[in-house]
Amino acid sequence: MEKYINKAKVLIEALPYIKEFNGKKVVIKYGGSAMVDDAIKASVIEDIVLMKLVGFQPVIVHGGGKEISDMLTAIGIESRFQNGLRVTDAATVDVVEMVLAGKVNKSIVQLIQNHDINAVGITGKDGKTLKVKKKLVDGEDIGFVGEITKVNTKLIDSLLENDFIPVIAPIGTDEAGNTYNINADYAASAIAGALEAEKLIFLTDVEGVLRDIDDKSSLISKIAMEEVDTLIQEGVISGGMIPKVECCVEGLIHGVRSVHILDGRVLHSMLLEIFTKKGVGTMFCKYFD
Ligand SMILES: Nc1ncnc2c1ncn2[C@@H]1O[C@H](COP(=O)(O)OP(=O)(O)O)[C@@H](O)[C@H]1O
Ligand SMILES: CC(=O)N[C@@H](CCC(=O)OP(=O)(O)O)C(=O)O
Repeated sequence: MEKYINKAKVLIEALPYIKEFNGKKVVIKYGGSAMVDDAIKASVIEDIVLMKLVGFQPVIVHGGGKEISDMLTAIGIESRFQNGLRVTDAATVDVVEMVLAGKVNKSIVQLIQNHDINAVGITGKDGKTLKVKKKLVDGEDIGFVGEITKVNTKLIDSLLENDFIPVIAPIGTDEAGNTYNINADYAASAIAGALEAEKLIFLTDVEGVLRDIDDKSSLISKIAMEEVDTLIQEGVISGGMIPKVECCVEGLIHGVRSVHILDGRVLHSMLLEIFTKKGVGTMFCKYFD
């Protein structure tokens, strides 16, 4: 009997959060390791399906950097990165579009639809959703890498109104119609800002932001925007975590209510974050409490 009562308690603990988020938009950046392991993939999709069924409006923005690199290797093109961004020449951008818009996007759509929930996969090209200009890295041209100049939410809004889960690949176009590769973290924060999302969640391959990268117990559970520069200058936040944290700040500046970095390797980490008092990972807030 006790077992059942405990189960009921878990459901009741979720009730205030279900009420709070009813009808609200939650943008999930899905990428990195959380996309590689099949069991984790299944758990991420279950979390998103559950969110949808209890009345949230989830929007997925996905990456697929590893899949792109694997395909490039298979056809004999070497991957090169500058400041964490892929150097993207004309041949590479074709592969990026094929892998992201084709294989990765459609596989996520199908995994959702296996739960009898409808999803639609788009790229930033569709409905002119993501407009970009060439992004320069330290003043240098690294090819068809896009910096988002405008998010047009019309297509995403109409998918949400019609009860579809939008699944968005980070590809955009410039004024001349050229195709650009966009880092998925930047795409997620720009989309969340434009949608005025309630929550923006980055799933990654660490527990959250750690004070000491070799010590899991040094997780920083809450970071105020104003602390970020110091944490970067002190070298606490480095490498791939820098753009991610910058995207968290961008999201808050553009009106997203709460932004989180979660461990995508932990089964059901999103549910734990959203539906329990304690939360997991690192939460970003505008000001110190
Ligand atoms: N303070 C920090 N806390 C956690 N991770 C950090 C920190 N500083 C640097 N990192 C690195 O950032 C990585 C996450 O960024 P990245 O690999 O770009 O993620 P993703 O592939 O999910 O987009 C971690 O695996 C870790 O190596
Ligand atoms: C410009 C740039 O670097 N684009 C990324 C797009 C995919 C991505 O961001 O994937 P993850 O989120 O899985 O890393 C790339 O080509 O790898």
